[in-house]
Amino acid sequence: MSAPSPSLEVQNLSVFYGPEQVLVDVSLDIFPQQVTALIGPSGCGKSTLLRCFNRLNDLIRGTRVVGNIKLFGQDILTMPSIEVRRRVGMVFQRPNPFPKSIYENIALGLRANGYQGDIDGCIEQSLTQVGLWDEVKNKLKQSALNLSGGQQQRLCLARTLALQPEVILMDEPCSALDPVSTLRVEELIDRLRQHYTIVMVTHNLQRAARLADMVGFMNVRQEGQHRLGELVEYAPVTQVFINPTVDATRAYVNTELAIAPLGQQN
Ligand SMILES: Nc1ncnc2c1ncn2[C@@H]1O[C@H](COP(=O)(O)OP(=O)(O)OP(=O)(O)O)[C@@H](O)[C@H]1O
Repeated sequence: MSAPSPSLEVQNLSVFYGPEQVLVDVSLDIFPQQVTALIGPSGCGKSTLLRCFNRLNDLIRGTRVVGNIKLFGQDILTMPSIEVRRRVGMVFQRPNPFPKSIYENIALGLRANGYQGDIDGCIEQSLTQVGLWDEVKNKLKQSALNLSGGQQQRLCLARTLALQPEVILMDEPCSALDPVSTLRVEELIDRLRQHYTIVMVTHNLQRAARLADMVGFMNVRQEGQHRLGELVEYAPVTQVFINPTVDATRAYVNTELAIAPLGQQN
């Protein structure tokens, strides 16, 4: 059986904030129906890399991205950014619903993208997908800000799913949530993998071990005054956690797990 085509092909990607280079020569292929987790110490460029996948770095003045990123074979660096952001959705660390009704949180994005179908039906479907429909169906006109943090995060995911993305990016999606909400969002991610490509940044190695198919370990290389982020090892989850091929990966994983052993992280 031939391997599936990658959803995202990243080749020789470097990122600069003004004169400072923060990512060096990152290459990796990310596959559909998989969760890919990016791990590594603070400041190694995980969020920067994630933001390249939906061109959010374009919004940061002075950012320069060099290299190639293809989304199902199409160059995303030359695609209209609105198309990239519809096809590659993103969920952030802190739930960020609009200060509007639950209904409008989803309807706004649909209208902005010229959706011509049944908006009510689409809202019901996406809220059902995230397990929120029964909880909110009688208060769709109420402010999304009245929902709990975990409900807000699922609403943000529903808002993303309503646009039928091909790839979903998640930057620490559970770190601001309580343990019960975390479990619900993790179960949701596990289910969503069947239909989407999911790329997730996490500091929580247990979360990566529970959810990821592939893991990318990123690290910082100090060169004089400069701190350069690089992708050190990219491999199936069991290899990264049990038998990494690079010493730096082993050192990071062992240190993190010594601080918070598997089974004791939330
Ligand atoms: N908007 C920005 N302008 C300038 N430098 C930035 C900007 N955003 C990030 N950086 C720098 O780029 C480097 C990588 O940051 P990034 O947030 O991508 O790392 P990270 O691995 O996601 O970190 P963390 O795990 O702490 O969230 C850091 O040195 C950071 O200070």
